[in-house]
Amino acid sequence: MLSSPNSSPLIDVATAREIALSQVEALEEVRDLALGAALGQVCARDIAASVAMPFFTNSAMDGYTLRAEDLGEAGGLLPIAGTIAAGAADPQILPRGAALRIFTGAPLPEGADTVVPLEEASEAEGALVLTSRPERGANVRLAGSDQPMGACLVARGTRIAPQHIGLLAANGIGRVPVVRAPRVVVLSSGDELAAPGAARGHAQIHDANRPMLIALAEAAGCEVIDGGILPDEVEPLSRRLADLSATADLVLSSGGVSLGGRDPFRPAFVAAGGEIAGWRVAVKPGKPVVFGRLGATAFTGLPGNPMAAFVGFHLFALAQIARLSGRAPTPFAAFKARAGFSWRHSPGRQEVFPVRRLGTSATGLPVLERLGIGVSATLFPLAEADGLAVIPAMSEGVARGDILNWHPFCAG
Ligand SMILES: Nc1nc2c(c(=O)[nH]1)N[C@H]1C(S)=C(S)[C@@H](COP(=O)(O)OP(=O)(O)OC[C@H]3O[C@@H](n4cnc5c(N)ncnc54)[C@H](O)[C@@H]3O)O[C@H]1N2
Ligand code: MOO
Repeated sequence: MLSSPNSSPLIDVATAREIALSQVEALEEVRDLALGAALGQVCARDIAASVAMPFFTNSAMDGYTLRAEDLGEAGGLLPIAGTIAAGAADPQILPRGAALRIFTGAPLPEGADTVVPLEEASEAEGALVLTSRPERGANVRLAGSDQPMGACLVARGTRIAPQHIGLLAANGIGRVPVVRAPRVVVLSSGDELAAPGAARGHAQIHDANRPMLIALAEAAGCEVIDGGILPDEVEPLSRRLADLSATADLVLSSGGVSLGGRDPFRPAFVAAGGEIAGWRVAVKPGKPVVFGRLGATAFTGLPGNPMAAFVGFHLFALAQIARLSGRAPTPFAAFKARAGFSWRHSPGRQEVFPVRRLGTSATGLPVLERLGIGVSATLFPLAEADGLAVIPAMSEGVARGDILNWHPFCAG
């Protein structure tokens, strides 16, 4: 731990993540959802294939199907005995010494073992003319060759993505057991805050954090309840926090967690009966973040500076949401990249900053441009970023070409 004057020591980021995680437990409630509603939800049980795939042996190409051994006998010319389309109702039989026209996905007729694509064949006087001799078994998708019966299609704890929906649909599965989505309340605290377009006078600003945190929590698969804007006063805030503990798994607030006399989050939380488990982390931005629990509800008080709220969400709230929904929390900034910039850094706090990928280094690593100048009160540079990068707490700086830990937004 590092010490800081006039306040408690700073908690290192790894310990703070552990504290954040220890405020939540995996939800046990399971919901049975229609496949189309399951996107982004977390699979509650391993889903096993009740069939092998493909269901039946079929053609991988539009072309002609034949028996490879017939080619030798017929000297490469086979009479065409008919056509099989995808979805053909009745099973067909390939007559000896003949070929059938076949379309991609159509069932191979009994006796056939090979498909020749259209590009490698032509028809002359009702017979098939081949430009080369096909390999036996070419362009045939054998029953069961993609996926064995009993295979795990989607494992418990997987966040359901479009490809899982496709695979489950292909297997004829129309409903999925999912962990109930974590219920997250998002609220803002601050007398200066106003709804979009409503900021008046010289000292009001628009509430940016609440819409942003709501969007982040929804993108992470949560059911989000908008907790509104609360004044910077201990008593109403305390009453509201106490009420919320009965309705949510996690309360995410922003603002009012720092040191000033009008930073009411901690006193309000304690007055509501909450227990503070950790406050102030060695990270920039995001230092005054506070973790606690009130009844069965976890409370994560993010700082008011919007960039600090955004970083705090990625470092701590995302991990809490993952644990609530029964997933292993993904490590933050687990990817390597090279700095396309140089920067002096004051040792003390791990620094997280917006970056944009410029290209690829000679060794194949992404090269990152740093955006902004480390001001946590603005989201302007972040909106151009495609990820966040990290400088370790005790680093004295970064030179062009140094390796950095990187968190592309596509990683979650
Ligand atoms: N004496 C000290 N002052 C401050 C310290 C410190 O250690 N000692 N820490 C600074 C750091 S670092 C941060 S981060 C901020 C965080 O403070 P709070 O969480 O108490 O946040 P507020 O004071 O309420 O607001 C800070 C800043 O952010 C704006 N804000 C707040 N909520 C929103 C919102 N929903 N949307 C947009 N902007 C918001 C607010 O207007 C302030 O400008 O404290 C430093 N001070
Ligand atoms: O931690 Mo504060 O977030 O530097 O601005």
